Amino acid sequence: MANTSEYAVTAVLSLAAVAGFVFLLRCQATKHDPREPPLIPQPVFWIGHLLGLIRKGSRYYANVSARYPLPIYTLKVPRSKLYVVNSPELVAAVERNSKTISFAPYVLQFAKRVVLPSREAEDALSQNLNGEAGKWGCRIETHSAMHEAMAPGDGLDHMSSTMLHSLFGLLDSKTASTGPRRFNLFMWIRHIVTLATTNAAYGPSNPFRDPAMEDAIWTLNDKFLFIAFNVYPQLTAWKAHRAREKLFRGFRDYFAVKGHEHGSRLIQGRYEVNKKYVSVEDIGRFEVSVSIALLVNTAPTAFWTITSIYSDPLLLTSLRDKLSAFVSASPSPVTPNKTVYRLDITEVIRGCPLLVSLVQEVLRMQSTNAAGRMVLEDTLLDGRYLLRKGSTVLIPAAQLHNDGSIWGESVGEFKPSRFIKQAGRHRETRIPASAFRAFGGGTALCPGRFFATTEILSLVAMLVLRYDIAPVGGKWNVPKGRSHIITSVLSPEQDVEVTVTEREGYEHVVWDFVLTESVSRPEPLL
Ligand code: HEM
Repeated sequence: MANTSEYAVTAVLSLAAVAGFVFLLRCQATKHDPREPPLIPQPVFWIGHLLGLIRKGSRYYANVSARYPLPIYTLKVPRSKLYVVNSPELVAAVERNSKTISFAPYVLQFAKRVVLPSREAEDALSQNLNGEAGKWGCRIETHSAMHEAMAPGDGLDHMSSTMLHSLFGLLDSKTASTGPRRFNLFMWIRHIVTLATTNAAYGPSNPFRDPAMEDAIWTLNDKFLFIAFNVYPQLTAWKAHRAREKLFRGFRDYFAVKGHEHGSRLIQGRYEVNKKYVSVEDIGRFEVSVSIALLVNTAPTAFWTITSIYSDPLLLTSLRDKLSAFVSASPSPVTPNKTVYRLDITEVIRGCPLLVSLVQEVLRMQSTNAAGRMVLEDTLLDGRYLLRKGSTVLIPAAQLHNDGSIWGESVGEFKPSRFIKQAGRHRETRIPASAFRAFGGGTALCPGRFFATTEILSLVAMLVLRYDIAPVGGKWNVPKGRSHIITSVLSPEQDVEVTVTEREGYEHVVWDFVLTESVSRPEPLL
């Protein structure tokens, strides 16, 4: 019932938005300069592209690009222009111009609509937003603090080790050798990722230990579209609104008891910057955006990786063989007749390219983000294309990831070994790094990429070595992916019910998973 009314409200709002846009369009038509990227004709008078985008989301770019295979093109939408970039060379050119083609305005928009900062906090965030006046200001300093905390080094080592420890505990308690357990796989993975990630980020006072916080973050994620409209959210998006209020309270209490003092360097670093500029109430509100970033892409990526392995017996066997080579066995010092099997995840990341490549291939196939940049000044891109101030640049990952001229004939196939570096590969056949956009790029490149990948690889290694996972009913029906407004990775359309059983022959094993240091993988192994 609530869903129906929320959908109805959204439909009315969408129509009102379209009608408003049409009106504005009549008032202000923008001329197209011949130096701008080629203009794609509207399929329906005035608002065809807008309707296409509303109906198809990021799949619309694939439809247009199939009909107009251009390196860059323009879609006119009311009052603005979208420049859609499809070639790796032009993607690299966009990222080189980050002073005039910038991601930063989106950070401000996101904050205003989603975390509802006070007027003072909004002003603080707006100041020197793009770093034009130097390396100071709430946004610029927070950006550096996050990249610093999540680059390989002590901060990331500590965060990743806590994550590993939590993963181990969660898997153990859920599947202890009491026979098979049944789970909805995506829900199960989402729960494990939520707790392991937030334990690592927030430390012993992790507010997500309260199951209501876990519910709240995923309700906010699921209903994000309604919140993003930000029109009387108490009425039009009440579920998401209530979830968001719960998250605000949870984080306010966390900072009030100084929980961050025992949290990760990521959270401490952000707090140290934010407290110079905004109130503790606002720090709690800003934290909602970080918890979204921490979770919403890792969970589906882990799901696709795990289903791709377990639904392919040859791949599962091959990974088990490769991972076993990294396991060292020794008699248990505490329990007679038991053997300790030790696996260092650092060694796996450094020495098992198949597993690292597999996660990248999952990201290649399942990425759905269309990284957005705002044109702040007229810019001549690559000395060729004029991009007009006030327009939007979009880089649809799926388009680049599915381009046969970049990835070769096998572009449509899922090839786990695709990203393994091939010695002696000719320079001309090498894939440019800017063609892989799972984590975005340039100054907006995702700071969480090393942590997220380590988490997915750790979860996969633990599962593959310890457990059999089988679909209830015996046959794997890997669901299709569906895009979602906030995630960069497709979510499964349906869940898969599975049984999880401890592998036979490992009853006398005590497992020990460690991570000696964090590794800067995966930069694409291309
Ligand atoms: C598989 C997991 C993840 C994927 C696929 C992913 C993907 C992305 C993408 C596509 C972007 C936009 C980049 C651009 O526009 O060029 C981004 C940005 C960002 N990501 Fe991630 N991400 C993941 C995990 C994480 C984690 C664990 C964190 C932890 C903090 C995180 C924090 C961020 C932040 C803060 C930004 C904005 C960067 C900025 O403001 O410059 N992400 N991510």
